[in-house]
Amino acid sequence: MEEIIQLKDVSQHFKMGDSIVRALSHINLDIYAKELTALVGPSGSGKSTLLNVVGGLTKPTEGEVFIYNTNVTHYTEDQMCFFRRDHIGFIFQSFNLNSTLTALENVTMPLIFSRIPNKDREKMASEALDLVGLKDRKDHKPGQLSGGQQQRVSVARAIVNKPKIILCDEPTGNLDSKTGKEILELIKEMNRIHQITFIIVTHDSNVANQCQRRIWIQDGKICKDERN
Ligand SMILES: Nc1ncnc2c1ncn2[C@@H]1O[C@H](COP(=O)(O)OP(=O)(O)OP(=O)(O)O)[C@@H](O)[C@H]1O
Repeated sequence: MEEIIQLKDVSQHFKMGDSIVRALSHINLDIYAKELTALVGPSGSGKSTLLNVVGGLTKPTEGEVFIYNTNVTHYTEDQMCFFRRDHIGFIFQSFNLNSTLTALENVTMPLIFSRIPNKDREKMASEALDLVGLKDRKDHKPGQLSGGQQQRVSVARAIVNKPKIILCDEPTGNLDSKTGKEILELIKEMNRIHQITFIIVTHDSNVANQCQRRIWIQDGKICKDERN
């Protein structure tokens, strides 16, 4: 199995006034390409912090992060932005869509940042929306879509640049169980057909159990690592 992400002795501390919150402590972790990996654990255990460190949204206090064997730990913010743009997609619990833009325009946003020529953007965004089953909703704004449809738009936005890694923070957390299952099926399809590596932070044991690998975090440490 090919390691696509490696964390070497990663710790993350936050200073809060006079005290220090040790969100992650000495994490060593390899994430394998094309796998669905779930990060599970109690609230406050460090799951989102770990995801943010992998995505370069938070710089670790100690340790190193390798993605595609590239040490990205000391990348500047700009370098990390470009790296993320080309390699990493994100899906959030609260969708994080721009409410003033249509579904198509939301999905087009990463392509503008990637300097994809104007003439190609709409076609690519439109194809991504087709893939997530929103052929008929391209001109709708987020407020005119159901929660599940909004999350489909964020899946389309995450895949439109064809990244090989997608990081999901509670992707089904704001959805009822039926819609959550549909979004999970979509994620599994993207994993299977497009060979995308997913890391999914989840509280939902149904989501975790359908991932090939489950990593339990407690008090900022990995306490169990299990695969099917
Ligand atoms: N920016 C920050 N500043 C200070 N403390 C932080 C910051 N981000 C996270 N923490 C703290 O780090 C710890 C881990 O937080 P994190 O959000 O990673 O947990 P989590 O497992 O994702 O929790 P949840 O399941 O509730 O989302 C918590 O104690 C949290 O309060």
